[in-house]
Amino acid sequence: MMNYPPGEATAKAAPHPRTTTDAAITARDLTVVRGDRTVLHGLDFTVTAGRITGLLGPSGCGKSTLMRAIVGTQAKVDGTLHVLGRPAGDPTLRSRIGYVTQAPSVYDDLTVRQNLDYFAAVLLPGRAHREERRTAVDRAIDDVDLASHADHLAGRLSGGQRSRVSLAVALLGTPELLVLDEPTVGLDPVLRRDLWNLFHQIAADRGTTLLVSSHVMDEAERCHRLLLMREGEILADDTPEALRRRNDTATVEEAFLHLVDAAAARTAQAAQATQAARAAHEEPRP
Ligand SMILES: Nc1ncnc2c1ncn2[C@@H]1O[C@H](COP(=O)(O)OP(=O)(O)OP(=O)(O)O)[C@@H](O)[C@H]1O
Repeated sequence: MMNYPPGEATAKAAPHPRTTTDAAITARDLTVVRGDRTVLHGLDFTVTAGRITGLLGPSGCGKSTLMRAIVGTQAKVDGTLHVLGRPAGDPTLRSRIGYVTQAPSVYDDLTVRQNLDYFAAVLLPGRAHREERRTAVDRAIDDVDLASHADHLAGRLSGGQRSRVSLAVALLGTPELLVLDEPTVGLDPVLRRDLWNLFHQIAADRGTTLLVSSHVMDEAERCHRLLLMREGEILADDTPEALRRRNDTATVEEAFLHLVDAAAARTAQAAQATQAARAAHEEPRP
């Protein structure tokens, strides 16, 4: 993975067999309750097939919850949520989606290759698939640039390397949709750049749809499209370029702050109007 030319993949659009108007994910009035709180409030959005969509917003805004709803592991989901043409959580989607959570899900007492062999055996069981498994494992290890660590115990790897083992596991089944929850957290700038180049390579070469969450705004510029979130709501669903243009800002981060201020002003205005209406209602008649 580390040999991709920096910058190039981020600059060009991914050629894709499907039209770019295809939706891999469609949400209408999507609401999620966790505990006694509504965490996602009636979201409407689409995620375009074959492209990289960044899910960006501050910590606690609901990114992981939204991803869990999409992969079908979240309870108390209301509204419409379609993923790859099926309702979210449909059993037929299991093999079509790769999901990497924030906590790397690897076995520390197995080597990198043994981890991948294990998950490959679950995906492609039986002797008949032995060669296919070997090829898939080799490719996944290569994709995440861990060939030199293939025989190292996962428990002895750095945080970033363990995250890459998780990503390799998700890549094993050649999923149509990759859902990656903050995959670059804790990585140094070089690894972050290389990982983003890998994401672009995967979208371009395999036509995979990627939904990648982050709270680092500079990563927004690396995405084809963005969903900007705040406090369980989608503030914007657009391309980075359109967001900058529409808000007349130089960066997506400034556009995001502009949208946050506008949303806060609307909320304050609505609260004032409610207060005024209440005061008028309570005013004693002469
Ligand atoms: N098990 C839970 N029960 C109740 N509320 C929860 C639970 N897990 C998360 N929450 C709340 O749901 C909200 C959204 O959390 P979520 O993890 O989706 O945010 P996030 O944007 O992914 O944050 P981060 O970037 O820090 O991972 C937060 O306010 C959080 O406190």
